[in-house]
Amino acid sequence: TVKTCVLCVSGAAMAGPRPVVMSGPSGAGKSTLLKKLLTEFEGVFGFSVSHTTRSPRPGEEEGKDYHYVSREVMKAAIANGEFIENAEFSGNMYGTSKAAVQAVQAKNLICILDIDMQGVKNIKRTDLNPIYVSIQPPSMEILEKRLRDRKTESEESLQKRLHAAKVDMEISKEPGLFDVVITNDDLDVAYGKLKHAVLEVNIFQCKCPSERKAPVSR
Ligand SMILES: Nc1ncnc2c1ncn2[C@@H]1O[C@H](COP(=O)(O)OP(=O)(O)OP(=O)(O)O)[C@@H](O)[C@H]1O
Ligand SMILES: Nc1nc2c(ncn2[C@@H]2O[C@H](COP(=O)(O)O)[C@@H](O)[C@H]2O)c(=O)[nH]1
Repeated sequence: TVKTCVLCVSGAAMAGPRPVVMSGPSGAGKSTLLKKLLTEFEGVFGFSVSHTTRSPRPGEEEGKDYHYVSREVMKAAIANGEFIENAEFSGNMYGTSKAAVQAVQAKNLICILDIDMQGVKNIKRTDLNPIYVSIQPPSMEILEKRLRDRKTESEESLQKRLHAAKVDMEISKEPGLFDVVITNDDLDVAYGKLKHAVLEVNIFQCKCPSERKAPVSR
């Protein structure tokens, strides 16, 4: 049972709840973990739907997983100032539009972004003020196995992602870059750590008046 503050969940007691940035190597388990969070805390967290120039994978949906656009459309939108951040990753463009974050915040939900390391560095230059969570694999070998078993990448894309993962795993050790670094070995253990990190910042540390801070169970 998780005790949550009604006011924080509504966003009424704070200047605004802190968004959550999740980053880490491709295949580390970011989507798996954030889907669990979005399901358990439906009505609390909302996903920032990024734009990408890569093709949809089987089962992915336009507007839910990504907005799938051409390189031309994406470049024009970036030039038009529509993006908070954007990056090139494994041969494709990715980016967080202002509209994607605003759509989540307009529903009074805590915004979750799933972005790569370049995105993390770029978001740090904005006033978004999120909590930064790095999801790391237990080892390169396990990461490669998970990516291969996912069967979503060509050999070329897989090699690019593994190369980027090595860089990511080194940079994520930089002190102060992330608020929390979670090794995703056992999924339930990793999820417990993620949940604690994001709830602690947004709910347990609530400064709202105590008489209105009635805990509710979810
Ligand atoms: N703790 C875990 N144990 C075993 N398999 C896992 C675990 N976490 C995730 N997986 C599996 O590993 C694969 C990669 O996970 P996922 O797609 O969530 O990674 P990701 O970090 O979101 O990758 P990307 O950045 O490419 O979107 C998936 O097939 C997923 O089911
Ligand atoms: N900088 C950004 N990175 C993003 C964004 N959306 C996703 N990503 C990252 O891209 C890789 C690959 O994703 P995949 O879905 O093709 O496997 C992964 O690390 C994501 O975190 C974004 O808007 N900006």
